[in-house]
Amino acid sequence: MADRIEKGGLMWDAGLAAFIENEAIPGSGVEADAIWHGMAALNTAFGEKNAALLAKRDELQGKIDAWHVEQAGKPHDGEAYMRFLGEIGYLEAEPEEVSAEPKNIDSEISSVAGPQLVVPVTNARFALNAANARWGSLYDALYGSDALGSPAPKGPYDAERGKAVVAWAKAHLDEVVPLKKGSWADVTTMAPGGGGKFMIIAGKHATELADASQYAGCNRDEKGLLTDVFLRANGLHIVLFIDRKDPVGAADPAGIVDIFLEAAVSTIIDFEDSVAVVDAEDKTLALRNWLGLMKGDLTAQVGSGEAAYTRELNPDIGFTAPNGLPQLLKGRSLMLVRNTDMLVKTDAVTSPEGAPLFEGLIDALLTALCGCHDLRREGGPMNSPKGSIYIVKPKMHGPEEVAFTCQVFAAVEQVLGLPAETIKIGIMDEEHRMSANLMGAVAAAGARIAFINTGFLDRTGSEIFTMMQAGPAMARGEMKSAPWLMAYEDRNVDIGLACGLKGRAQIGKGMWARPDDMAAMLAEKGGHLQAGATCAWVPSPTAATLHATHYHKVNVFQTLFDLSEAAGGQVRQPLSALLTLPLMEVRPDDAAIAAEVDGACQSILGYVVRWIDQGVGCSKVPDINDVALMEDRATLRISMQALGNWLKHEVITEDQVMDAMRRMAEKVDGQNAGDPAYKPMAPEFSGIAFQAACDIVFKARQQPSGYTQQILQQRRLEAKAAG
Ligand SMILES: CC(=O)SCCNC(=O)CCNC(=O)[C@H](O)C(C)(C)COP(=O)(O)OP(=O)(O)OC[C@H]1O[C@@H](n2cnc3c(N)ncnc32)[C@H](O)[C@@H]1OP(=O)(O)O
Ligand SMILES: O=CC(=O)O
Ligand SMILES: [Mg+2]
Repeated sequence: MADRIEKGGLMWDAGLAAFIENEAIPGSGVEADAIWHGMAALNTAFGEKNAALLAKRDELQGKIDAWHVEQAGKPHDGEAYMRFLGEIGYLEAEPEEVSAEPKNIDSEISSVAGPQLVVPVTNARFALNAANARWGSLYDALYGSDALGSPAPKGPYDAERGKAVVAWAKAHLDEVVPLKKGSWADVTTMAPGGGGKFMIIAGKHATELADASQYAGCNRDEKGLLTDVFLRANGLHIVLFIDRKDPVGAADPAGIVDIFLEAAVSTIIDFEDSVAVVDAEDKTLALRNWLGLMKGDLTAQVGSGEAAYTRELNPDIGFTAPNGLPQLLKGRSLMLVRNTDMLVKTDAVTSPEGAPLFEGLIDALLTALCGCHDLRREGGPMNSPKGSIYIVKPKMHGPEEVAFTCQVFAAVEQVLGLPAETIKIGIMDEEHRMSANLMGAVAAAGARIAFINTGFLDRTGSEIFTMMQAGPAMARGEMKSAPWLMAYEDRNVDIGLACGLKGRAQIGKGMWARPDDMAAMLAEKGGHLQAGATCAWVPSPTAATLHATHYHKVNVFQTLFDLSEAAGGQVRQPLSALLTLPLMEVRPDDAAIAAEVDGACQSILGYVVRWIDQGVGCSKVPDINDVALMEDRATLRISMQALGNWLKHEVITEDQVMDAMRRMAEKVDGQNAGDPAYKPMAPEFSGIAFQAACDIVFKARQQPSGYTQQILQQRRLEAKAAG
């Protein structure tokens, strides 16, 4: 074990302690002693309570399991089930009225609807890219992805594709920033006019914007020529860059060389399911990156040779508004930080006897300490001009755990000398008990609430785990349209509305998990807005830029108003719909079952092997048909619980799964053949990664709440120790 050092009565990893003393403390306005004693006080005040809340999860699940076992052989009785959940205290009494009134919320959370990007904190290059993904090139996103229906070209510039990109972009402008007459495709000249107007010549027409308020301002060069035109649609800015000397601009009638979109309005810097952080060394790297983002000085080297450059955080963007006054727009996404959940422990800090501490407590204190640099900075762009630190808390099980987390945050504020309620909470609505008690959870968050987002991936794993003893679950594919899932998504929006979140906090929707499938994302993800999401998750800056186009078309706040009016202010789907069990109705044929088993084993192995051997927490893993899917611990949890459930109910056998694991390990080895750092699993099948994947499948039901963390953490530590 690495060197340890006593601080405030706890034993700290020496490297982590040095990072705190030498990097995180200077300039934070906090004394190192406050951290050492504060951590000890947090552990004393909340360690046992944390453990008790985890024990309560297991106790409730034990009762649910026993109830299902008792009902075996009878048709499922939804009403009796709901009554039972009430009797055991799993379902809590819903508060009569909740009126969320969070204070000091930045507009990106309260009043601007837009894409929300997620990025693993441990990858500085990606994290910088994510913060800078506030703005993205529409031309690049269309040209460099399959958004227009064909794959990105590999070789030199493809002029035909370039034309298609420009045509798509201008048709989009016609739709979301229309002209009074004519089309953006015919625009040749633009000029700001008097009275805040923006004059345009489009073909034969001297025209202007149909809605003059969509013109936000412009920049000119030293000769007075227009260089940038700022437009806006539903609160998101669109910038036309004009440069007639550039080859693209010279070929364009209006001289437009590119169109930039305000894209990732907010970004979640993730310490949880997209990272493989297992010890103090990993935690220090993660915190160092987060600190750099909060101080504004994080950099990363990108590329090599002559193409190498240093990536930094972008500055704010300035222009002249129609009234002639200078205006600044943020150059960076509003950053939230997702902490670890309440389950995991780490030996980065231990008791004097060597007992690891709950990582969630450590994260709360240390990620907020880093956040102090933003709040107390003396110059440069602030992450939160409103003075808030946004912590996203995953995998909480209902109101009691939200209340607990808020108590932890209050104690952290005292340690750091922050005003009460500086730390806001983003509630991941992704556990069965959370969605069944969501209104109570929002009430428990009080003035801290910043969002309720549906994490449908974890939520699916949680669903299967919760009903594990009830019978075989439907296949993973069918789960996407299961009644519980529809009810869950609708209820999240309706409960958000009922609690007054509209215009105050985000009501968010989940991840687009096919990062290379941008055409489908363009076609489908607008549905999240129609369903009332004020933000929805995307896996990459390109996806953020393309998803931004949906927000140009839909005024989500109007949609929320309409949804609420249509439902008469009621929650549309009853709790009973949420509690509908996703039981298998008809057993699929053997071939379909075998395909399902192969698919689940392949995705487990493809993800786990990189987690264990390379410490990569989020991967683009080709599925069995070689379609690249984003896999993280939440998608792993689904495959794990799906197989665990079918094993339990003898839909499949252990031998069948083991055979699939071996065959799929060979397939995964083949898919990774081009990676020089990759260690094949076949033909020995004895490496730590393969064993970890087997544990994931065969120990699925024994894991607390069906989580994957403990197996992964233990096996990754083994792999690290083995070098
Ligand atoms: C259920 C849940 O909890 S979902 C939340 C967790 N999931 C996530 O956080 C997904 C985040 N996304 C990612 O990690 C990645 O996009 C992956 C793993 C899916 C794909 O990674 P890769 O295969 O390396 O992506 P790809 O090769 O297509 O693109 C890499 C480029 O895109 C950028 N990029 C990709 N994803 C991101 C991101 N999330 N944020 C910022 N930049 C990103 C990289 O910086 C890189 O550009 P660069 O070379 O200029 O630095
Ligand atoms: O965290 C997100 C999820 O879907 O799980
Ligand atoms: Mg999740």
